[in-house]
Amino acid sequence: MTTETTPLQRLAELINELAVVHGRVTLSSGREADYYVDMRRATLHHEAAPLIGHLLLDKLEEAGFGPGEIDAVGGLTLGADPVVCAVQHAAASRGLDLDAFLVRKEAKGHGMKRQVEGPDVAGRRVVVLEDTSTTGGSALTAVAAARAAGAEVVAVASIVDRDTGAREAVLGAELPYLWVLSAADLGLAPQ
Ligand SMILES: O=P(O)(O)OC[C@H]1O[C@H](OP(=O)(O)OP(=O)(O)O)[C@H](O)[C@@H]1O
Ligand SMILES: O=C(O)c1cc(=O)[nH]c(=O)[nH]1
Repeated sequence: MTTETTPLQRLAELINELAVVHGRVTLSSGREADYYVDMRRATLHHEAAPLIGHLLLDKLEEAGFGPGEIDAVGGLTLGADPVVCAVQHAAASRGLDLDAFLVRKEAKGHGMKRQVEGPDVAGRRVVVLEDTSTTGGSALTAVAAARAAGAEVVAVASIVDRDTGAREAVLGAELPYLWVLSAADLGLAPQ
């Protein structure tokens, strides 16, 4: 009997093959770790990107945050950019309407001077997405910017959760936190 690889198993394989880099590294938060999950190598990969879009969309739908319940997904540039687009395109492939927004690290100094780019999020229900979460600080920066732009943020979701405080930080901000794969799912110790 052959057992078929599930999309989730395939995504875990691809992230391990493409994105997990072992070695001492400084993280965004200034912490140090013995591995890095260089998610851009997966989120911009031809096979991994659509899997990410569909698996995150499934995760949102299961938790009651699917395109019927929310208006848009967005996140902090750069890591979240391809994730947001993958989920939007996965929704579109299912005939579902879902807008997207990208949060600049700082408001642009010219033009419209916006920090949150895309169709207006004011008064709309949105989910903040991440590629990887360590402390959750980047996700919460995006939450604050989306709120400042008038959005109602209803949840945060990440592809890979390193199990190092992001869950607690997001739950502490009184938002549901979802993730597709944990460090343990990738055979990694939390750090
Ligand atoms: O949970 P945190 O402690 O915030 O760490 C996770 C963040 O770190 C990485 O982004 P980075 O800050 O390296 O910037 P980039 O997205 O511009 O590459 C990653 O894409 C997440 O956004
Ligand atoms: O904390 C981070 O900066 C971080 C960790 C990680 O594994 N991958 C990543 O892109 N950022």
